[in-house]
Amino acid sequence: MIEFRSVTKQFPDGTVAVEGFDLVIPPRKTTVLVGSSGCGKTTLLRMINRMIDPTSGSILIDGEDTGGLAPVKLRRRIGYVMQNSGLLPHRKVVDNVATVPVLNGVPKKEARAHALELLDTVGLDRSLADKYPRQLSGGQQQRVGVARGLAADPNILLMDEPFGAVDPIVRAELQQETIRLQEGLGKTVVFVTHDIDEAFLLGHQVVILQKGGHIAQVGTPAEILARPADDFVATFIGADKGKRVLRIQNVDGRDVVVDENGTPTGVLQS
Ligand SMILES: Nc1ncnc2c1ncn2[C@@H]1O[C@H](COP(=O)(O)OP(=O)(O)OP(=O)(O)O)[C@@H](O)[C@H]1O
Repeated sequence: MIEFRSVTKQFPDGTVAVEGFDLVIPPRKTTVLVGSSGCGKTTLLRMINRMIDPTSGSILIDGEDTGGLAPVKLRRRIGYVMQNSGLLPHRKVVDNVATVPVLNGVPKKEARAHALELLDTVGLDRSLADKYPRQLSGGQQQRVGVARGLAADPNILLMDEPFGAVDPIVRAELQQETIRLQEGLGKTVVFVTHDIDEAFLLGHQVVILQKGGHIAQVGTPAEILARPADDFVATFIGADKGKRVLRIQNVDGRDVVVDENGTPTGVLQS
């Protein structure tokens, strides 16, 4: 479990990116932080692994205040996947994936063998292992980024707009893969996006943010769709335009989203 307690971040230039933020992120589920550009999503995510330190307040992981932990050590046990994969261009795919375990002291041979297994996990052919990132497509690079994020077998995986730069078809594939991975591996995933459809698809818990990291609404997709907290949320999720799904139907214990014609458009995460 990750807990934000009254967290504020003010940057040296005076910008208050996040103010008085409270949130409990449950373990082994996906929590999505969603909101417009500049509302504080990345700042919130990076405070979890102390790439950014809060100005005040605290962040606890399984009850332990991260403020008292060494940032480098903390970062090595939290996976991080960013937009444009962040791969090291001059290192082969397999070495990109093995970087963190090697830094953690795992012998190189062992780390490389595990990296090959991780390529399988994220649906990449092992023949790509000896290629360089530039020799891969954008979608493949993102998969390598996910494999690298998983390499140290972290309980927590932070994902910052990881699929923002790939085309819609590849993006849909990567989204399904993320759901499959999260379910299979039972990681606590914290995912940042500005895309509400992506948020509803991936999130067990969705947090809709306004400027300053203020929470407009937090809940399951079904709860938010059924009862938007206010006009801001209604507008943000598109409920006011009638373009958003109108009903949620429970079928065999799963919440199925049904469009205005009664056609199922997807299943919500339970
Ligand atoms: N290092 C910094 N110094 C000063 N201000 C910053 C810094 N980093 C972020 N900010 C500001 O803090 C606010 C929140 O930024 P943040 O990157 O967390 O937003 P975001 O929701 O992730 O946005 P985006 O979707 O555009 O990435 C913005 O106003 C941004 O300009």
